[in-house]
Amino acid sequence: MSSNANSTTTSTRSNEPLLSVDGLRTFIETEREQFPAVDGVSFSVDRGETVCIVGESGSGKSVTCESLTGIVPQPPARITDGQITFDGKRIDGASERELRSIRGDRIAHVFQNPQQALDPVYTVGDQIVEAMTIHGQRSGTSARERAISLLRKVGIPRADDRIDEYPHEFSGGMRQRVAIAIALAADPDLLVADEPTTAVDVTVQAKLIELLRDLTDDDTAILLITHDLRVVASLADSVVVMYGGTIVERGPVDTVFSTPAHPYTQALFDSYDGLSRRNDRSARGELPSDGCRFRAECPYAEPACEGGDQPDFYTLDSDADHSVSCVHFSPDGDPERVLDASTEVHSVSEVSR
Ligand SMILES: Nc1ncnc2c1ncn2[C@@H]1O[C@H](COP(=O)(O)OP(=O)(O)OP(=O)(O)O)[C@@H](O)[C@H]1O
Ligand code: NI
Repeated sequence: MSSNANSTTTSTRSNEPLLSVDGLRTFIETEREQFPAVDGVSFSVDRGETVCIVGESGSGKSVTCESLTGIVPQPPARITDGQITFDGKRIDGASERELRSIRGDRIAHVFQNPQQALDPVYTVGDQIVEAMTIHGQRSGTSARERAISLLRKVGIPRADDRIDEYPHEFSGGMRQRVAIAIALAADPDLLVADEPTTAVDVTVQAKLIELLRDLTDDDTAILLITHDLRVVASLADSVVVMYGGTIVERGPVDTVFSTPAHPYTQALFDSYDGLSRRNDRSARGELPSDGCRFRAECPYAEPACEGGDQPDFYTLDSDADHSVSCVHFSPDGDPERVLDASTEVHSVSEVSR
């Protein structure tokens, strides 16, 4: 974890994305219901890139991220389709043993609740050293020194004392910092963080975001689930917008914020407090299960939005990396109809402060 690393050097290693996900489908099967919580999701994360996933509750963000390294509980989940390529190697269908070695070593997870990553009976130092040594890194005094420097890096004051304390001796925000330090201990290529700031109060949230922002200057790529569009604006390079188990729009943060194209993204940005926290509906079969999942709420819905797979992705003229799954953006569609109606223009700086 060289803090002064020049992040441009890694990109020369390979032009391939670090992670690419193609057609991921994960069913949830319980006694009561069976539905694809993730229904054909494709996106990629470049080396050192920060990608944020946004979308209302139940849209499949967590199941997507937990399917990558198989930590989604199976059952009730069942991953049925999709190619997941990490650092040039297919990892879908990998054995539990292979996945375990990828987790924490190459792809580390940080959860909403830091308790999930912490063991109450070991000191935080032991846990950080354990995370380093499992992955064949140093041992002995150099490991302890590195653990202290990791605690410093995540902003724990008096790290050389606190390294010998137990998780319960830390406040909620500090515990999440420790969890992040453990995740970073193996020097992962990708940090997957599922709403890591939600369980702490607002001032602590701001500090954790600052921490993540420092980390995004590093070579570590970050895949971050958040409900907070200000966090997206301040951290993300790219945004993935999910609705009803599908991705409806994805692209560089600037163009998605300045020209939200999918009617759902527009609605999300226009009243994001209300909409993004809306109750989980996908499990209750309230959304269409074919075509465009948003059509029942979409002011521009037409018969072409129904049936079959979700609409194809079309790129926007202004930015070839910005694509939207909406029939109105097809060559025969009339995208102006949708874009003109987006009266408010969202600039990244406007939302971020
Ligand atoms: N273990 C489980 N058992 C039953 N249903 C589940 C389970 N995990 C996820 N689901 C369902 O799968 C769907 C997608 O859930 P997921 O947790 O991925 O949503 P999310 O976008 O992360 O939502 P939130 O923003 O609330 O975290 C939801 O309908 C959810 O109820
Ligand atoms: Ni979630």
